[in-house]
Amino acid sequence: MQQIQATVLDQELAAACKAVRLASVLCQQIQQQLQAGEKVDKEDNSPVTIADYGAQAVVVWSLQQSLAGQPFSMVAEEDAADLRSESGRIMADRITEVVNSVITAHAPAQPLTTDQVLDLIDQGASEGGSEGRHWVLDPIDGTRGFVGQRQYAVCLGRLQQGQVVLGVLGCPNLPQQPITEADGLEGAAAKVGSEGIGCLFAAQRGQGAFVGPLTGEGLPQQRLGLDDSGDMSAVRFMESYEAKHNDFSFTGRVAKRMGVTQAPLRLDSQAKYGALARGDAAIYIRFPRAGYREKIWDHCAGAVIVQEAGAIISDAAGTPLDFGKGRYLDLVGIVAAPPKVHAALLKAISEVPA
Ligand SMILES: Nc1ncnc2c1ncn2[C@@H]1O[C@H](COP(=O)(O)O)[C@@H](OP(=O)(O)O)[C@H]1O
Ligand SMILES: [Mg+2]
Ligand SMILES: [Mg+2]
Ligand SMILES: [Mg+2]
Repeated sequence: MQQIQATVLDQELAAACKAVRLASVLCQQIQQQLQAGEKVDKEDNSPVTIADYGAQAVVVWSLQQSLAGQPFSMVAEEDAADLRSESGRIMADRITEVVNSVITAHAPAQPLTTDQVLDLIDQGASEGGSEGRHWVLDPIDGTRGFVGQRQYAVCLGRLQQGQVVLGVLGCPNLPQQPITEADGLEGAAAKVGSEGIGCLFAAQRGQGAFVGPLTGEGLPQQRLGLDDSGDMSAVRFMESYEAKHNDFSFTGRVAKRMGVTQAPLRLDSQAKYGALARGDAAIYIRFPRAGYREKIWDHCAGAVIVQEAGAIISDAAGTPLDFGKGRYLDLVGIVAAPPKVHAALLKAISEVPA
């Protein structure tokens, strides 16, 4: 039984890596057009939304090609409702164009019709939950980073009975070399399309976390393992680039309380989880404004990757994240770090007034 389970997960991990790579190609193409100033009308057919929708269609298409005949359930960020309206038609056709340009160039495939592309996007409408098996997709996490030529990630996870059993992160703008303090506060921004940029992270529960170049084929090969010395002088906080997504004043006070002297690293998207898994910074911290509801697709893939690299991820009270409650996480704060640092972080959070 265990043998069969391992085989299914191996197949799914390979399929997930392939799907994330293909969607990343679509995102890179559109981000480069944005960089060249080839934006289409924002109100009407915004290229950002085109990339989000297009990446979702490509991931679903690719998974269904690789795992043909298997039951398919996915919780994904986007849906095609707006694209099905009269005013969404132009955008739907643009999305179909970009999806076809990627799947016909990089995978041997017949072009899809617009209706087929919209149906692919709507395959992400599952509610997830604690039963059964569900894919969890954020086709572009960090849309603001994507538009701003900074970091973003294609994030694909897999839930089984409410547990994350595998995760893959495509980070097209993340340098393959660690981001150091010398890279500055926002580390490694705006290096779109350069040499040595683009990482694929993948993890399977109980089997470790791996990283490799985003280009190429197959599974990433370099195993990740975090140092847990607990040396606070070497610790760096990592948080959102967007001030709206995180309370920098609170996290600054927590850092001070811990005796952290290094400036924080501020990156968009789950690229932060990848960077944490390889030790660029020891702490991921996120405290959105009260009332903000975290979505499972913003953390699912990243969570298993950092755990398999040796970190602990929890809410502000130390409770593990529960991905089996549907589309939302419903918690206060998210923190991830190697065990000793994580314990010191929870203590500092409990001691610093909100
Ligand atoms: N006010 C808010 N507080 C916290 N997170 C927010 C937010 N508004 C949007 N987000 C989420 O933050 C994600 C980006 O994460 P990060 O802050 O780590 O870059 C967004 O994902 P999308 O870009 O996929 O919509 C979105 O889901
Ligand atoms: Mg997101
Ligand atoms: Mg998104
Ligand atoms: Mg979004």
